[in-house]
Amino acid sequence: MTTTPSAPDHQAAGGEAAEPPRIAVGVLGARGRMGTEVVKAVDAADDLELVAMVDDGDWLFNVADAGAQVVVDFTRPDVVMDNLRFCIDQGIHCVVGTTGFDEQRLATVAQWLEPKPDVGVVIAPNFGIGAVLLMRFAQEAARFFPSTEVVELHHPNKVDAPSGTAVRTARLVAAARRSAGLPPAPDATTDALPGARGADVEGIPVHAVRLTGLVAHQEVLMGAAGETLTLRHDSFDRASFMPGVLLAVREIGRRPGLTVGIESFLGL
Ligand SMILES: NC(=O)C1=CN([C@@H]2O[C@H](COP(=O)(O)OP(=O)(O)OC[C@H]3O[C@@H](n4cnc5c(N)ncnc54)[C@H](OP(=O)(O)O)[C@@H]3O)[C@@H](O)[C@H]2O)C=CC1
Ligand SMILES: O=C(O)C1=N[C@H](C(=O)O)C[C@H](O)C1
Repeated sequence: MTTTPSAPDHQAAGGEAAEPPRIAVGVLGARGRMGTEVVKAVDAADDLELVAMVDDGDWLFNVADAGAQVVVDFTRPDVVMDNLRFCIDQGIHCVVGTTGFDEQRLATVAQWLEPKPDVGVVIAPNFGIGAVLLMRFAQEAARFFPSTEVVELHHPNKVDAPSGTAVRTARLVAAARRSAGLPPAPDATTDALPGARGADVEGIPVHAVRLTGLVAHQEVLMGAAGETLTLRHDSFDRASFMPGVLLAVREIGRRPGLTVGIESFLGL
């Protein structure tokens, strides 16, 4: 793989304006479902240069040796923290789509960033623009409905449940309900098989479906007297995540510190 991007050169010989230097990008989890798509998207972008592809068993140092300025991580919840620690120590900006980040993990990453004030890390449970908007709409609508439940539906190869997106959606909805002073949602269930009412995320039931043929889908169901509101988002193809990933790759060098979600990159 090629190495460090060329040094800035604003004026080429002969007075013609030179192209701005390309951002050197390394991909972690490069042979996975998302990593494969990211590699294609970075390769196709004129302003980005793919300098390293690392997967399970490869040497993580490759990204530093190759001069990566930004690393994109779509690996696994059990390895992503080690990857982040290494990249932050190396002064490499990180765009992270891997799931599994709770408050404790986020606090740890923020702590690692303290001695590296120029380094940016964005951790986004979902890079799909539609999914980000669904989360925002759910947050806005939550205070008007006594009941809210989340249903996420994914391909059967997904290792974590519920999805990172569903957990974040539920937390945002729960926070909006708390701010509005809503009581717990009505639910008379006293007798249930384990799991029948889903996972409890801050009082919001979250149900996970795994089905051959699906990619990534989510519904937020809200109910009030005599009406329901259903918000639904579907990622039919992993290409749906790429505009958000590329936006984050281009932005993260200007966003030192820890950012959660790409909402602020989208002006939301
Ligand atoms: N934020 C978002 O928008 C999205 C997030 N995701 C999340 O991204 C993550 C990856 O999803 P997906 O691509 O479907 O999963 P895959 O299992 O297809 O890809 C993960 C890849 O990472 C590899 N890997 C494992 N350990 C390491 C390591 N230490 N260093 C480098 N690579 C490693 C895996 O290898 P091996 O198979 O050998 O373990 C695999 O090739 C999940 O957490 C998923 O939830 C997914 C889609 C969108
Ligand atoms: O594993 C997946 O596929 C996805 N993971 C993310 C999540 O857990 O929210 C994002 C999207 O749902 C696809």
